[in-house]
Amino acid sequence: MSGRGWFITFEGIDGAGKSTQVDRMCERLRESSVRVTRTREPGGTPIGDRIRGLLLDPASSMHLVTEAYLYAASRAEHVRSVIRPGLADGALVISDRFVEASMAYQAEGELTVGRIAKLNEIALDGLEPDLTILIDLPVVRARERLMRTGNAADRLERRDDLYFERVRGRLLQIAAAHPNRVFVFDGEMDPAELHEAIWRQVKTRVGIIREER
Ligand SMILES: Nc1ncnc2c1ncn2[C@@H]1O[C@H](COP(=O)(O)OP(=O)(O)OP(=O)(O)O)[C@@H](O)[C@H]1O
Ligand SMILES: Cc1cn([C@H]2C[C@H](O)[C@@H](COP(=O)(O)O)O2)c(=O)[nH]c1=O
Repeated sequence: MSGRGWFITFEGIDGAGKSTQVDRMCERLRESSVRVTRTREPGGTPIGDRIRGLLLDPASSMHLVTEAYLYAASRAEHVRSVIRPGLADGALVISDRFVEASMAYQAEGELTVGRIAKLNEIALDGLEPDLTILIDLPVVRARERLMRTGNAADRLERRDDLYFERVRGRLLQIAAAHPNRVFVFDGEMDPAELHEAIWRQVKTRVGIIREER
């Protein structure tokens, strides 16, 4: 369990609709006078943003192991300089992606999910989200959405559909392994309806955590 605040993460393949839902959730919470710290991975800190630049630049060429360590390095800084201080201050910290993204995206080839978990142990320093919202969407639908934005694809988004099918599958496996913490939502829902469904889950979970503390 985190400090006095709550730590909520959003996960999903690229284009699933995470940022849209993080925006709505932060707005709703602020309207309800909840103090919110919004952040993201990779990034969320000055050094993390520089690492993000390296990771997403299509011109960067690196080994998968190097990539896994760079995500973990960004996370190490993020946990210590943003998330833990925010939680200690009683804020509700919302991160657009966290360690489950590494378990899903970096667990390829010699890097098993177990090895990615081990590699992230020191970065995480025992921190686990109180609640993870997984927005699930078929790869083809997510691709269509990203194409419609007209933005150039970053280094990760240039990977093929088979890679994203594996990432999606691993995210769903993570959810199945943590049924009390990770909740799956249908990314094909209308954004407003999806927000209402996630909002209900956040209220329930925060209520349960309050009783447990
Ligand atoms: N529920 C939805 N239905 C239809 N379109 C959506 C929905 N949610 C988001 N979109 C649109 O899909 C695109 C991608 O959404 P968004 O940026 O929220 O996804 P994301 O998961 O954060 O993507 P990335 O991982 O690449 O940052 C945007 O153009 C957004 O307006
Ligand atoms: C935290 C994290 C992220 N990724 C990937 C997932 C996305 O392709 C990019 C981040 O871009 P976004 O626009 O912020 O979604 O990075 C990853 O592979 N591993 C991770 O741990």
